[in-house]
Amino acid sequence: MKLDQHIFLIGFMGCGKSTCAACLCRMTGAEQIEMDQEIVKRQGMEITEIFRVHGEEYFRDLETDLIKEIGNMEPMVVSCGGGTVLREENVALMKAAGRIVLLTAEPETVFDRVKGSADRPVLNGNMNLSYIKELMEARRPRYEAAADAAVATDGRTAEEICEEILEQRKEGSHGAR
Ligand SMILES: Nc1ncnc2c1ncn2[C@@H]1O[C@H](COP(=O)(O)OP(=O)(O)O)[C@@H](O)[C@H]1O
Ligand SMILES: O=C(O)C1=C[C@@H](OP(=O)(O)O)[C@@H](O)[C@H](O)C1
Ligand SMILES: [Mg+2]
Repeated sequence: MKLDQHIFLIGFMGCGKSTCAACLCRMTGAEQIEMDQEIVKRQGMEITEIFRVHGEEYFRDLETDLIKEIGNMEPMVVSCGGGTVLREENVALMKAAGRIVLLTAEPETVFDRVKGSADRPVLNGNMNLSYIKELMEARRPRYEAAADAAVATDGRTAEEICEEILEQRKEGSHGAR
């Protein structure tokens, strides 16, 4: 299936952006760009290392640079980082280049999915349910304002989630994105 515009997957850490983007690509034959992975490859450093050595702002600048580049690439499935939509500038660039799909998950689901990982510097030292709830609430308006559509992921497989994304896309082709 040839995409006519990018599909950006956004949402809180652990909602399944990276997993669902890969699944969407298997299902459609589209290409994926995984923003975190691309940044790691270019910097030759893991995300936690980038945060530790250069700080969060530096990482956020790398995200903005990459979003600008993606805007000029052939349409593909983009798995964003959980904080990519925190900058208005990024959201404007994404809106101009494609359709933004928000993946959601309850805090309990997120905690369950990410608790065994030390790869998310924002949660290191804060790996508990109450912090996840608090940060999710603080970020919720940003996610919702950026999204063209939303899909809940709790208790569903990546395939089920991707089918819904593709179904919405068909419906969207008659009117709103
Ligand atoms: N729909 C799902 N059901 C169960 N586990 C999932 C689902 N989607 C993702 N996961 C698991 O949750 C963890 C975080 O997924 P990931 O795709 O890295 O999320 P994100 O990119 O949004 O942070 C991974 O271990 C992944 O295997
Ligand atoms: O929410 C965030 O601020 C971040 C989410 C991470 O991506 P995932 O959402 O894919 O875990 C990664 O970009 C970085 O650790 C910061
Ligand atoms: Mg990810």
